[in-house]
Amino acid sequence: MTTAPAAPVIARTNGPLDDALKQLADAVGLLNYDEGLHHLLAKPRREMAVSIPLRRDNGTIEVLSGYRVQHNFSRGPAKGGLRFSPDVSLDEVRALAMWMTWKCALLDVPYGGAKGGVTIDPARYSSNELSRVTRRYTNEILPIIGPDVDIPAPDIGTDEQTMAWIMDAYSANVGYTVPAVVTGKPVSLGGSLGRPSATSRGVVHVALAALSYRGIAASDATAAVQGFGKVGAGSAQFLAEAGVRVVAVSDQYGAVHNEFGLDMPSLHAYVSNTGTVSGFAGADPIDPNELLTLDVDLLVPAAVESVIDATNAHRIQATIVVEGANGPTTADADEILRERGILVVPDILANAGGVIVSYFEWVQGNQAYWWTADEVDQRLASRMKQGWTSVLDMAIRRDLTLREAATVTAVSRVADAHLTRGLYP
Ligand SMILES: NC(=O)c1ccc[n+]([C@@H]2O[C@H](COP(=O)([O-])OP(=O)(O)OC[C@H]3O[C@@H](n4cnc5c(N)ncnc54)[C@H](O)[C@@H]3O)[C@@H](O)[C@H]2O)c1
Ligand SMILES: N[C@@H](CCC(=O)O)C(=O)O
Repeated sequence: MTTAPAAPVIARTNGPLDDALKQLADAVGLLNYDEGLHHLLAKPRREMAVSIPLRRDNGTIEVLSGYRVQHNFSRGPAKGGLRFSPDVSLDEVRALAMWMTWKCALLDVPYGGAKGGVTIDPARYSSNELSRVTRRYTNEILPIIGPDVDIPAPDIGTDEQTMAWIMDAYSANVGYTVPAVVTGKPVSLGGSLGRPSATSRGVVHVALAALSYRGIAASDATAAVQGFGKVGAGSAQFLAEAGVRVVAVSDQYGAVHNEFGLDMPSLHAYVSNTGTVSGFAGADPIDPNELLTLDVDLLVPAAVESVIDATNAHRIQATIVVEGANGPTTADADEILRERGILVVPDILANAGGVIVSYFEWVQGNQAYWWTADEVDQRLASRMKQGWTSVLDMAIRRDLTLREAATVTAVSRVADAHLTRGLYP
């Protein structure tokens, strides 16, 4: 009798999904889980792919592709951002949804994980067009979202305004106003103070903890930040406020460098006037790829996935990499950085500040009292420091990387929830 070869747990692709599946496989190996449980954790629970017809302002019609993937909801409603980017694909959204599941479990936020995306370059569309795209996308995914089902939030290319449009479209459909269907809303619609800066503040809390762990005083440290959007710009600003010398920042259009430290207030003024960091006065333009390999203590990739890969990981000079973005380090690069002794603070810990304050927003919507910005920041700081300490303790105790410790912790919590609830017999 011949034995059929074991089926792969889930088909491998190239790109972020491959990296996410490799991280899960490593955790499953460390946890000694069987193949069935591995399958259960690897497969998204629900996926939706939709077409979004758009009449452009000039009268022409385009049909865009959109997705919502709910990787897991064993610990609570699915939760995760909505991305507008030309690079969005179903596989990318699957990877991002899986990372959301681990992130919420690691920080003990009572949600599962989800992500949405529309394949669109928002810079090429008017605000009216983006409103129509968002409302149509919301109508299409309406059957699978809701305040206790799946709660979108901002991600690349989306913001508070996008969340307001989703809330409006959802509410118009159900016939009453439902603020809790999204987080990251404007404060005027029930958003939380401190949500816009939460991810970057969280990045900086763990970055400062990692510097201290490596015996580097913030006032002696240098940093480079890739990406100058909602996460990157705040990270650069809060690092500078903590005394770190931020010597380089970049966006998709270019990068700037000043070995004596960039002047953050001027940089902000420059960015808000032009929308790009290129050509910032008082700093020299550099090749954006060079930013990743600068001789700095701290590197914060805060843009897109897979920017640190096998081609440049050997040249990274930073002592510490703090992953502001989701999935910026490929699995191959992760191994190279580990061998080279570079401390990588993984995305599911480093950038969890956003979803932590999203949870605060969701909870505050149901109570009469709204926390002040200081109260939000303090609660966030305490959650992030607790997350850092528990991941570091486990990594030391079990001789794991921070990513392995974080993923093992998260995966075991999700598996426990699955098994405690019980499988359908
Ligand atoms: N917004 C949040 O609450 C949040 C929370 C956790 C994680 N994240 C993750 O952080 C990352 C950034 O998200 P964001 O919300 O800041 O998006 P954003 O759209 O506000 O900004 C993205 C920035 O990245 C830049 N960029 C894009 N491609 C680049 C490249 N190849 N090189 C350099 N810069 C590039 C853009 O120019 C822009 O400055 C994403 O991985 C996102 O998933 C976001
Ligand atoms: N998009 C963010 C925020 C998700 C949320 O607040 O739900 C992330 O990747 O964590």
